[in-house]
Amino acid sequence: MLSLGKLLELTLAGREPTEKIQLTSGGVRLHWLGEGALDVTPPAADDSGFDLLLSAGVHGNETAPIELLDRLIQGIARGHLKPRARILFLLGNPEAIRRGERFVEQDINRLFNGRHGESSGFEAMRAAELERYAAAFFTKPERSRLHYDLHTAIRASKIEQFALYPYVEGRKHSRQELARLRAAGIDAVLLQNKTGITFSSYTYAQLGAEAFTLELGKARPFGSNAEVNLDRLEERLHSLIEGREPEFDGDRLDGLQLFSVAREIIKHSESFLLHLAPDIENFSELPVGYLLAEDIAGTRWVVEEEGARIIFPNPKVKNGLRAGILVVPAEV
Ligand SMILES: O=C(O)CCC(=O)N[C@@H](CCC(=O)O)C(=O)O
Ligand SMILES: [Zn+2]
Repeated sequence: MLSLGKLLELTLAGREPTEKIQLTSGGVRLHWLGEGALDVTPPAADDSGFDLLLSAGVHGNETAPIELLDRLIQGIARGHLKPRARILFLLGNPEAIRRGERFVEQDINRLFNGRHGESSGFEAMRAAELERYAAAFFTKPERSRLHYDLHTAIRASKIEQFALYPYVEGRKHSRQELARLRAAGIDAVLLQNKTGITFSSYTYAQLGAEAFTLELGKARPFGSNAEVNLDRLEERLHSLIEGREPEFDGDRLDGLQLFSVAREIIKHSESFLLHLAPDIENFSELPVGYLLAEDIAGTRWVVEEEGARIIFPNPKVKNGLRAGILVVPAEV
């Protein structure tokens, strides 16, 4: 296998490849751009006009998606997978991946869309670098642009695989993309209603890509991901990469559950108290009237919405950040 096919191995060892550019026997060009960043270009005659950004490891302990990208990259480097799409592979936070931790100093996925400029430290610099890689990749006009930022969650979930769809004022969420996600095995999509500070929010808002954060199961260490079934997503990615995606009907969402954000629970102080069991699952329902959280100065978060469910409850986030999202059923 070409040595650039070992992007994960190089990244885990903190090593640079000797040759930065390699060609597969099928004429596919692999270009190592920097730590955890690999650009893949098909031969011009094969190019399908599709630009696909696949990122994982934005949180260093979310290993199943990193292993998935590793399989794709190795498949391309061995010539088993024959790309007709341009692809940018990004391993988001190499130092956190090496340590097996969500982040080292601060959560990179809260540093996009301008936030890194208000911060310092290597994670802020890495967020800026990830933005530069993505911006340089998505420069070619009249091509399809898609970004999947792959994650796994801290806790188990009543809905195993789901996506978060970013928001920009005046831009419609695409039913075609929802149908594509359904075909990739995604069970639910959370439609955001304000522009966020995550990586997918950046590529959606600033680079005009269709972009999603994909939550694919529970976070576990490398080699312990047997319970995370990525078969349908992996098959769909193969077909996108090879330019042979089966037709799908954007009007048929085929049981895909849709939610919208009712409220983000923001932690304001160290007095923040979240009244949920530590092992509560994502998408657990909460009854109207339930006292969800309390914070400084008598702030109380009481559930008012029928059919509300909680995702990503986390009282340990830094002050000013999201400590959970209340979601409600939605339609498009
Ligand atoms: O399990 C959790 O509490 C967090 C899982 C996770 O990392 N989720 C992403 C979602 C990003 C988005 O809102 O698009 C995150 O929190 O960064
Ligand atoms: Zn994550």
